[in-house]
Amino acid sequence: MTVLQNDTFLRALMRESTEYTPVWMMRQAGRYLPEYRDSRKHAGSFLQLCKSPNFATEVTLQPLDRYPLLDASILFSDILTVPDAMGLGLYFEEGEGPKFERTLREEADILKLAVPDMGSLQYVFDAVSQIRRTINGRVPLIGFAGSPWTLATYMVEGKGGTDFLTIKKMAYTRPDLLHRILDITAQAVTQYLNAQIAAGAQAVMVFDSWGGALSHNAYREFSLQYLEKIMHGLTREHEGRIVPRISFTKGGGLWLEAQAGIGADALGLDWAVDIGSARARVGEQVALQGNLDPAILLSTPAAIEKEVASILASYAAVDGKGHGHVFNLGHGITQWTPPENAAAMLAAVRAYSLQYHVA
Ligand SMILES: Cc1c2[nH]c(c1CCC(=O)O)Cc1[nH]c(c(CCC(=O)O)c1C)Cc1[nH]c(c(CCC(=O)O)c1C)Cc1[nH]c(c(C)c1CCC(=O)O)C2
Repeated sequence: MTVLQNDTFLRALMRESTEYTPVWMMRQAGRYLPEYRDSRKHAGSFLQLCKSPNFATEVTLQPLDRYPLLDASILFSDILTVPDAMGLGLYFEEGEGPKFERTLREEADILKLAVPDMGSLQYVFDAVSQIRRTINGRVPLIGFAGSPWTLATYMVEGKGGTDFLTIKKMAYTRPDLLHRILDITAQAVTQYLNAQIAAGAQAVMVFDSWGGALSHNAYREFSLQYLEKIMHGLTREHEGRIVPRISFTKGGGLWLEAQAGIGADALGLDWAVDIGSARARVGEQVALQGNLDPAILLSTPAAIEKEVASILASYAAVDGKGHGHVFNLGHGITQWTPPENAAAMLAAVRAYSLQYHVA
């Protein structure tokens, strides 16, 4: 294996000291980049980009080639590859987001649900290996999966953008059925992430994008418990190095103390929490990743700089130190982001963070 030239991101996730605050952007390969739109046109569709290791590699590398200040790359894929492999039939309708041909609501269907053969996801593992070879040690590669709760919302509701009433009704009337879905999905996600690690993913992130829709008690029962099972089932070391784990519950800022104890090395933060208070609450247990509102990237370089400086200062407020912080957006970059504004954000993170990393 080639030597990793920039391990700033991996060190920050383990709360080790770094020379500056590392940064990457959720959904950094995507529609805001003209080169991505071009590749998607050639591939035919988003799913064909995901299912072809050549295209997935090409697209994963695009933000790295455009922005030399990025400290990590993330596999180009989707969280919904797992329910697709479980036979639900994933498809996308132009402008409408993901949908499934079949939903998982009837007891008989839920009893038939099984952990998919990882061979049906081989295209993902092939993409991971090919991306690692092509990146050639420039920055680490992040592998990822959806949380069982977040995947279940799509499997039960059949699409995104709902109020989660169908799955919540199931949670409150037939918790046994929902637990069965979550349990099988947690096993699938654990195997899926471990196969990504075996193929070369150097850190892994679990996206619990809809955990924040749950009540205080329901979050623990239907999401956090399964995140914890996954964290404990992951391969700890590969290629002689720890593989850090990031858990991100969007909307989970009220529950950081509970999340800090599940075995993750780092927690993702959306933009609703003050990162300095979040740091005080989790203490030495975990690193933090976030928390710029992606909408700020629709504004001006001056406004972006001000907000970046304020997040970095808030993180360092207690002791003047920035270690244990990975700068990121609080959710995915929007397709309307001018690419030069993303560049302004990355430059501001580097410029303003140096002061918090003097020995
Ligand atoms: C909930 C979720 C999904 N997918 C994902 C999540 C969790 C993160 C989050 O909360 O945003 C995860 C995801 N999806 C994608 C990535 C790529 C890696 C990256 O660059 O960060 C990652 C990490 C590509 C994508 N996934 C999708 C796109 C847009 C596809 C296109 O039209 O080209 C990309 C680049 C499609 C997708 N896939 C999903 C949705 C809701 C959508 C539609 C979103 C939209 O239209 O903006 C499901």
